[in-house]
Amino acid sequence: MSEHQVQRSATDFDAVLVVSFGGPEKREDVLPFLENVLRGRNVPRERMLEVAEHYYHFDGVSPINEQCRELIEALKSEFDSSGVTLPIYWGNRNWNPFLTDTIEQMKADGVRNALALVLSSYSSYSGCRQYRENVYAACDQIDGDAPKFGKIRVWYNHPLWVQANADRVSAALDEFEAEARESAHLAFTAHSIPASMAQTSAYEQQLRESCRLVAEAVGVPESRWELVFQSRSGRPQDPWLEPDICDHLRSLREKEVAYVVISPIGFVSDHMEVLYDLDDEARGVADEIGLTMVRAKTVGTHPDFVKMLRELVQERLDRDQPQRACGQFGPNHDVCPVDCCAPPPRRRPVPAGGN
Ligand SMILES: CC1=C(CCC(=O)O)c2cc3nc(cc4[nH]c(cc5[nH]c(cc1n2)c(C)c5CCC(=O)O)c(CCC(=O)O)c4C)C(CCC(=O)O)=C3C
Ligand SMILES: [Fe+2]
Repeated sequence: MSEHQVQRSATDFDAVLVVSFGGPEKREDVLPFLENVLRGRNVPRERMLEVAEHYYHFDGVSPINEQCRELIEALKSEFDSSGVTLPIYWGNRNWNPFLTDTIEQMKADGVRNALALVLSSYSSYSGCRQYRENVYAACDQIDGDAPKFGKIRVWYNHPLWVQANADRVSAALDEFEAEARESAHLAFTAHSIPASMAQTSAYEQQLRESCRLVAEAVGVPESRWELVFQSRSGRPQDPWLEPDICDHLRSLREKEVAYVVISPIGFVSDHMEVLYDLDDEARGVADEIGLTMVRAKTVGTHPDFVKMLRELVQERLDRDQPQRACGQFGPNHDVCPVDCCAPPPRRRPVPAGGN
């Protein structure tokens, strides 16, 4: 039997750990939060100070933590009404509640074998491996035996993910008159990542598949949707995934497109990257060039999304539960292979003659 099958049949999980990015909830926390995010990363300080302004614009409060609390409440009710009895914990990579504190608490409560539910729908170093590293780093700090962790698979092609997003996009398209709706373009956005990071994961391929499935579900033909990127960070000389949403809006306008729906399919809630980079920046560009733009909501606590998360937990508790997936790729792995979402190679200047 392969390792994969062995892990697939494990059903003795005793808790769920929701794992998220985290965000500041007051002004004084903005810079320490950003320092956590960017520690050891190749991102210039000017970029950090610029992003700090995005947070100050909202008085230093990122909505992401509140959105996590709401999702966890919804998931608890969903568990209750479907007989799932596992307790739900919550820990973040970059801000309170930190993974280290939560895992400490889990250990104190006697948790031995938990399922990490990472709130990231696609595979990439940032969205998969880095979270696994964070969980294991937190476990390393525990005295004695830390709980063990499995990870919920990425759900980019789960029928309920597609349905929940299709529902959000339909609601956005419905804001247009019938005629506008027929000619409107649909721009899906995801967080840009360095091209070197994109090469070590299926990020782009999975995103494209999600977009294709959602577009199909809402009846937008291939000629009228595109996958584009937002929130580029890093150094200007390093290649990141493109095109950027703002450049894309300009090129749509050049092609005489008048209506666009932006669907941030790369994210699960309307957090800071959505509120600032789309509702402020991209909207500014759309207004300036005379493009009518509606921003579709992210799934948030959409009932189909919550139901999907419950199904993804159940399929790990009971090996007879089907693993649902639609489109061309099938369900993603439950257990990441060793090279899954490898960190991008670090390119540092080396002295002549060195290696
Ligand atoms: C793939 C991906 C996701 C989706 C998967 C997932 O959800 O994890 C994501 C989500 C998020 N990204 C977020 C915020 C930030 N991301 C940054 C920087 C970066 N993101 C990256 C990638 C991703 N990011 C990368 C490659 C960097 C460069 C630095 C590095 O190599 O790590 C920076 C630093 C400043 C900047 O340069 O923009 C901030 C503040 C927030 C929270 C918003 C809030 O507070 O409400 C969320 C949910
Ligand atoms: Fe990010």
